[in-house]
Amino acid sequence: MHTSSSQSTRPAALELTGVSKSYRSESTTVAALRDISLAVPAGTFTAVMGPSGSGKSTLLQSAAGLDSPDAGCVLLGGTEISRMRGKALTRFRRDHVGFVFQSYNLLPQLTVTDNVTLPLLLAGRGTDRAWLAYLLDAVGLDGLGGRKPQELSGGQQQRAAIARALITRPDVVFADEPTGALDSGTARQVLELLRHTVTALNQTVVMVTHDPVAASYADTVVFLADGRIDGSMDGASARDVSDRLAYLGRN
Ligand SMILES: Nc1ncnc2c1ncn2[C@@H]1O[C@H](COP(=O)(O)OP(=O)(O)OP(=O)(O)O)[C@@H](O)[C@H]1O
Repeated sequence: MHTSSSQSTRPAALELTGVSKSYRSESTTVAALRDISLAVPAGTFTAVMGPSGSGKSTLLQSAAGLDSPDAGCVLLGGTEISRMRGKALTRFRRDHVGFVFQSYNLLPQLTVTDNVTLPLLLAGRGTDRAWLAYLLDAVGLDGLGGRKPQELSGGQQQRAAIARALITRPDVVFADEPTGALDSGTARQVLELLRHTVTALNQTVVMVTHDPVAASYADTVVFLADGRIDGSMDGASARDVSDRLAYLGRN
């Protein structure tokens, strides 16, 4: 992720320009994002880190078209989504965005295969059987497509959720604390899988995390403090990230 797309030779899969978002109630206004500009090159893995309340979830929601910014522009796969609303936005998200959540969000009554192909069904698209088989194999669930989610371990459920996020070949996969519910060994497998989707499949991944070890799997770590970008690091180790977090917002 860069603060200007011109810094990258790859096209930006995601570009935010001057994005601001506030939450207003009768008595207060909270500025969750303040004039955020950044570009995520296609085929890269970006982690977003920052203290609680720094705006990570709001950034993810605005970038993924789950929420509308008050000001600024969001381009996803070259399409401006910040002005899209309603059905057009829902349709765009289905075709162009993949999501991975901490809680997997698999439907318990559906098999792994049916969960993974659900985004295609919702989008009215047919299933590319070869791509489905490739993905199930790539996420280590070959032969388990007929199981229900409760018949899988937490790590296997998260890997099914990653296959579901990839099935539509989205422009960007957004992952919100994808390893938050997993033990460290299982978390490592899931992070290696996300890394693999970037390196081998040229997928673009943007991940919000509190965990410096998780962030160290990313190409770039972007730091947020008080709704603003407070620098970024490329190729950072978990130690680098921890050290940087300790000084966040003090510059
Ligand atoms: N729906 C909302 N209504 C009012 N304020 C909100 C709402 N959602 C977020 N906020 C506020 O906006 C700011 C940014 O919140 P956000 O959830 O984006 O932070 P975060 O970095 O993801 O935090 P955490 O790490 O705790 O999940 C915080 O001050 C938060 O209290």
